[in-house]
Amino acid sequence: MVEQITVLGAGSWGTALAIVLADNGHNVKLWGHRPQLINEINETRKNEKYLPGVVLPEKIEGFSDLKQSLAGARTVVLAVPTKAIRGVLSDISKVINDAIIIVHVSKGIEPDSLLRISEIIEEEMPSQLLKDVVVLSGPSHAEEVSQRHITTVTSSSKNMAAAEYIQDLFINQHFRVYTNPDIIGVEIGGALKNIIALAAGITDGLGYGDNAKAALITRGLAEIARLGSKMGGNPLTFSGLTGIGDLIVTCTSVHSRNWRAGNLLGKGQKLEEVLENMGMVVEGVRTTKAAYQLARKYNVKMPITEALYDVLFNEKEPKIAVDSLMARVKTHEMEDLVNIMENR
Ligand SMILES: NC(=O)C1=CN([C@@H]2O[C@H](COP(=O)(O)OP(=O)(O)OC[C@H]3O[C@@H](n4cnc5c(N)ncnc54)[C@H](O)[C@@H]3O)[C@@H](O)[C@H]2O)C=CC1
Ligand SMILES: O=C(CO)COP(=O)(O)O
Repeated sequence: MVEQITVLGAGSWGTALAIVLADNGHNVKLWGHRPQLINEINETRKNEKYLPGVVLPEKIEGFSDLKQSLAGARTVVLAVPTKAIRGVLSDISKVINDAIIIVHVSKGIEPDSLLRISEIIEEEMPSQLLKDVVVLSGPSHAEEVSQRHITTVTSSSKNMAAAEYIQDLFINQHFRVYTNPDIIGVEIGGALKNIIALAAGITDGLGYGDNAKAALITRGLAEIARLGSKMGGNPLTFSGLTGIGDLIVTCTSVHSRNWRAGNLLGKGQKLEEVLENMGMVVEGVRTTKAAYQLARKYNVKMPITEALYDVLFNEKEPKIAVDSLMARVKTHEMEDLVNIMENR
């Protein structure tokens, strides 16, 4: 069935997902807060800053007026950086009258509140305006999705009927969507992989090789699974698309902004300089702060996260941070994870 869907956020990911939905025959209203970008989208059928060279299907219509973009919407895809989510939700609730399904596609955790994005949505939206919350996550760089390269993601919700509804809206021959009821594991895996991608960028920037990257991916997965399981996620989710799948793509792809930011840090640039030059969101920086706080709250060992926290926020030299990781007390590979799984 053809639906009318509103996508909020005209950056790389919102635009790429708008293309998937338009390819599936849906009418897509794409909202962005910068009128100049929206004019460019409507007039040239392009979004050159975020997806250079990609031609947007006619079924995508750009809006810079939030109320107009949401008129008649039943399903709303929220594709703005984690930092912007509360503000956008507050604006949505002022201009809609009927309950909507919110599909969020952002990968982060809020520092201090330590809330996952679905929890922020439930907190911020009046309950009579919120039908369901679904998260769509997985190994999926916008640059490849917008060129219709094969991609797989996971749709998750407390309400499996809603997750399946979103699966049906997005799935096509090159964009395959699975479902998973474990929203905690899906959100934690998607957010925390950015921390490990920053670290992988740093070791690449320092000139370490593939062994170091494989170590970061697997030991990174161990700490994500330790924390995620303690927070109530299913340990199996971390071996799925939103866990190891997204870790692999983000730690190894040149498209990853987190990997690229880490790479520049490893090469000696300062954090402020890196973020200024990036021009796109690097979610892993704020998520490192949140994960560092979560590790303390849940009493979970997260040595890579802690080492990265020192590099980002305590001006520790990346090389010294790597050296101190390697000099840690010797340990059993599966120790903590086995305990956590046995205590579930
Ligand atoms: N780019 C990708 O390949 C993927 C990104 N994501 C996630 O999607 C989320 C959005 O990322 P991208 O689109 O990649 O970022 P981006 O940096 O490409 O675009 C972000 C967009 O949000 C807009 N924005 C910033 N602050 C805003 C505010 N206060 N109100 C409204 N709009 C605002 C920016 O103007 C920009 O258009 C992030 O959480 C990211 O982790 C998830 C999967 C893939
Ligand atoms: O989440 C992503 C791919 O799955 C995008 O990662 P980056 O934000 O590092 O580009």
